[in-house]
Amino acid sequence: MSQHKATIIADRVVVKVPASTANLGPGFDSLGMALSLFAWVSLSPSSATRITLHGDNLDGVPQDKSNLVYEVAQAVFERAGVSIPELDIAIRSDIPLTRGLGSSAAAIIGALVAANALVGDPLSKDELFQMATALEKHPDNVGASLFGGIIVSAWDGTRAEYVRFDPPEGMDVLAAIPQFELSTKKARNVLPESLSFTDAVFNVSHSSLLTAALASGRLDLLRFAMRDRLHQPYRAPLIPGMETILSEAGDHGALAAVLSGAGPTLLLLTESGSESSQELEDFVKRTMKNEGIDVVTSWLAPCLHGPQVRCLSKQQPGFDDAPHHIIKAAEAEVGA
Ligand SMILES: Nc1ncnc2c1ncn2[C@@H]1O[C@H](COP(=O)(O)OP(=O)(O)O)[C@@H](O)[C@H]1O
Ligand SMILES: N[C@@H](CCOP(=O)(O)O)C(=O)O
Repeated sequence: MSQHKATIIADRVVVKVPASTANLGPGFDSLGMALSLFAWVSLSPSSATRITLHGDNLDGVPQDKSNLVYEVAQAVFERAGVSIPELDIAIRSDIPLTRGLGSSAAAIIGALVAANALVGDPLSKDELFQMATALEKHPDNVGASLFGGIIVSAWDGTRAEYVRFDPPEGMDVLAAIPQFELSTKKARNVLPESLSFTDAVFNVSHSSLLTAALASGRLDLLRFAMRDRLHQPYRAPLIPGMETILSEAGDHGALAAVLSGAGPTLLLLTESGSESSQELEDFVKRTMKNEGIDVVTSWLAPCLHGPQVRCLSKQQPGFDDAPHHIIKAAEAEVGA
């Protein structure tokens, strides 16, 4: 922890955090990318804890002190040596929960960054990354939400290291989000305890090739390099239509198709402005419909930046607004 004393420096802090997609196929628990889909977390010191949830995605999220955002914020205060036991928390998430788009990682990063900013940023970004990895266990998700762009990470159970780079230009992402929940825990429970040496070599080589292809803009290699034998084959039975979509998306204009995180969302990467984007979307919807699965499709882009932070005093206009409105107003001010 840096040496300056932690003290409350704002009446309210609002943070906007990008979603993430983990694994990118063969890079299990290692490769991640931030996406242009967001969650917002707001924290204010208060006389009694109150948790307000905005939007349609947070049904069932606890509104007492067992809330993830409250718990993570307290972990920051404890480490910083300050006491703020009661918090007014507001959360909005456009990231659907338990769909493989890193909603829990975004909530953890939002809480870490907001709590740290509220007490004058005593913890370094690396300390936040280490805390987030220890909490979420997936440095690829939390790294992408914290740093934006593409993250290559490794965690040995004690320390996580990462390298971040910008995603290749000219890549769009079609997210096919099945309308059922699949918890990460359930999708990890179907994984085998051991793998053959051949499959291990397959994944190491494909993950390395994929990293180099993404770093050097070789979009033509994505379809080959994004193949995986470590988790996708075992998870496919949980997601009707996945096998067909992964094997045939290339014939409908996709550069490549992968399971996003632990699923059930599938990501189809395309060249920006591709003429076959409508055909691809129709193919995904048709395939899922044939399996009796409702799916929502959404065109996203890689997100280049990590959290945006806004510190407010009670006197500022809009102080009581919902968190997404506060950041939207700040973005409008700077013309973002
Ligand atoms: N904004 C939030 N506030 C509190 N808890 C959250 C929030 N977002 C996600 N979570 C928690 O994370 C869980 C989803 O995590 P997980 O199963 O790993 O799926 P995902 O792929 O969406 O990260 C939710 O069921 C909820 O308990
Ligand atoms: N590497 C993890 C990623 C889980 O990501 P999520 O977005 O589904 O929570 C895994 O594949 O289990």
